[in-house]
Amino acid sequence: MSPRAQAALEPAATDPARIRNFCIIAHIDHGKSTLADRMLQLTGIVQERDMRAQYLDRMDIERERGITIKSQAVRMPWEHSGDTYALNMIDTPGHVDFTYEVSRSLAACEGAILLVDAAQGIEAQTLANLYLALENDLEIIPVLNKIDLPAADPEKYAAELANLIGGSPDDVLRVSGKTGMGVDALLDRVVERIPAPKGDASAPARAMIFDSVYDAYRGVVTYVRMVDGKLSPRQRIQMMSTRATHELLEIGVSSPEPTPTKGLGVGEVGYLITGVKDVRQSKVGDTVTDAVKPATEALAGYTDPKPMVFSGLYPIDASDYPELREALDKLKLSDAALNYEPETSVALGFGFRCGFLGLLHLEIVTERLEREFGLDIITTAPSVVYEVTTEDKKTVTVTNPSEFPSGKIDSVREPMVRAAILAPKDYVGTIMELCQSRRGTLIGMDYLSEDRVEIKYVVPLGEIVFDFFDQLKSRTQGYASLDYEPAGDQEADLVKVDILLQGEQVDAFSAIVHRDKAYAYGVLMTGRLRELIPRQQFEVPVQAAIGARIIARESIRAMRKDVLAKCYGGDITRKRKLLEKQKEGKKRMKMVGRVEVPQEAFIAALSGDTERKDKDK
Ligand SMILES: Nc1nc2c(ncn2[C@@H]2O[C@H](COP(=O)(O)OP(=O)(O)OP(=O)(O)O)[C@@H](O)[C@H]2O)c(=O)[nH]1
Repeated sequence: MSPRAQAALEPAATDPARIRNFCIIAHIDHGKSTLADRMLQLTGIVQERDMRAQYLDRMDIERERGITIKSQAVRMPWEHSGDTYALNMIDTPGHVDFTYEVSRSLAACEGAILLVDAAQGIEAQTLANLYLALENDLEIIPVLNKIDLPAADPEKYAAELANLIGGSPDDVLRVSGKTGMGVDALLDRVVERIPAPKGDASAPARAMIFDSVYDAYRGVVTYVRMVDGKLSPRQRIQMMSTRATHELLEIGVSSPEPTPTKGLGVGEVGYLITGVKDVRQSKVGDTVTDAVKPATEALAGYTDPKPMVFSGLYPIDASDYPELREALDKLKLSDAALNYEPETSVALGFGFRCGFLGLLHLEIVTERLEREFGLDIITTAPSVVYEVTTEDKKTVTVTNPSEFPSGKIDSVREPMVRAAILAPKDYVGTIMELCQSRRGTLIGMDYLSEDRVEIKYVVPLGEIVFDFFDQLKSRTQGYASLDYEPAGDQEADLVKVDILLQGEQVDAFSAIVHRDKAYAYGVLMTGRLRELIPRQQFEVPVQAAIGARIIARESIRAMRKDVLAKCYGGDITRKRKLLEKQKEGKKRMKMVGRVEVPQEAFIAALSGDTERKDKDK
């Protein structure tokens, strides 16, 4: 890196006019991370030999799945017309569940690169992210990516893009994140088009926290965008929402490795370390100010993301419960959308009721708990938030089927979403069929170009959270894309189906479903449990019920499991050993009334794993 470029990276000395803050927004897989990699190389902050694919995707899960989950901010020098600029790029995730990450990043930028795959065109999240960027008044730079692909059709999609955001198709830049073609022109365009940040250098410091992560060695690392004033090492800072003060142990920029600096000035993006270990002290959306000369007014924060899907998380080994709590505390810091509170279940013991933004979010959280914290956990069937009004006009919010009121129900309201599905027009029939079967109501259809349609439906969220996306992908050979946003709630004929073992309710298996689907759920679950629960010394009925009415029934036949049968002779020590072993096994048993069930059976039934027929073990 040239000394001049190096100098441009030294913050606090940088004139805001020489700073550009931008993000890249795109539909999933349209190539943001690859483009970011090229920028890191082209600006010289990552050397060829250190380069690895998806440089900014730090989490193992991100690399394996090839998706970005967390936003990342990085500072790069760029020479343009004889001046050196500091470009702060924020890489954002594209999946629908992570929209809240995108919107936070957007608030830290003045402009956005709208990246579209030149072989695929505009997709559902292209639109969703574009609307978010426009709401934040960002300058949009439209770019077609992957023009090296033989299937790329830049002419067609440039027209589609120009049609969407206005302007001429010739204004749409063409790049390849893979070969690096056009990336320099794009960085020039960033300098020319995106406005420099504005702020008052002499005002008391104000910085917006847009992300914070827990680092095992350094404690909490807080990412901020400076709006006014300046922050320096050793300064005492104050969190405006809690008035808590801390000393700044380190301040710096990611370039892309953390690099300590002498401070951060107006418009800059960087990180702060205060040595704080408690994850809740550094809240995303809060304003950081100078403790000695505090600002009077906090910056407009973010609205807290609202969880849409709830599920119970239980440690498979009950003694892991404290570790699970600690792990959730740590994840919460880097994932503001995660919510949890303790809950207990007859079948599964002590655990947590957690709220997620969607199913992918749930999957990622459980996977991180397993990998990063080495915990084995089981999740109960996901549920959405229902408003249940009883006959005496009391309304209860239900996020867990076991909270469903038992008396007479007047009405149940369920959350709805406005879903936008983009697909080639040949698939319209099959998509409509799917939406209809999920109780959807068609609200409109738009042709984006001759062969691509945007189909809009209002669908219950509860119908989307299960396997809607998988179904949509398989019906359309992967061509359809989906985005959805909350659309209020609506009354529906919903019932709670309970699963009973010898007349005793097993809480983890209760579900709230539409009356038309209750029977199918009952048959499925009773069938699974019959397969998985070992025979007892008496017959055990497995029933599905709506209130007192039984809708499905199976039974587990009686069998006396005689562990001593194998001991023909009279060897007493051997008999004792076998009895000991049986006692060991019983410790892991859960009692539901008189029925002994190995926890594994519950776990297998919840995960749909009916293969395990370990009945006679
Ligand atoms: N041929 C070609 N392939 C590309 C180009 N850019 C990205 N790809 C490929 O497209 C796929 C997706 O790229 P990513 O950079 O991971 O996409 P992303 O938008 O960051 O994805 P998310 O982080 O999940 O939102 C990868 O397999 C890349 O190798 C390009 O310019 N040309």
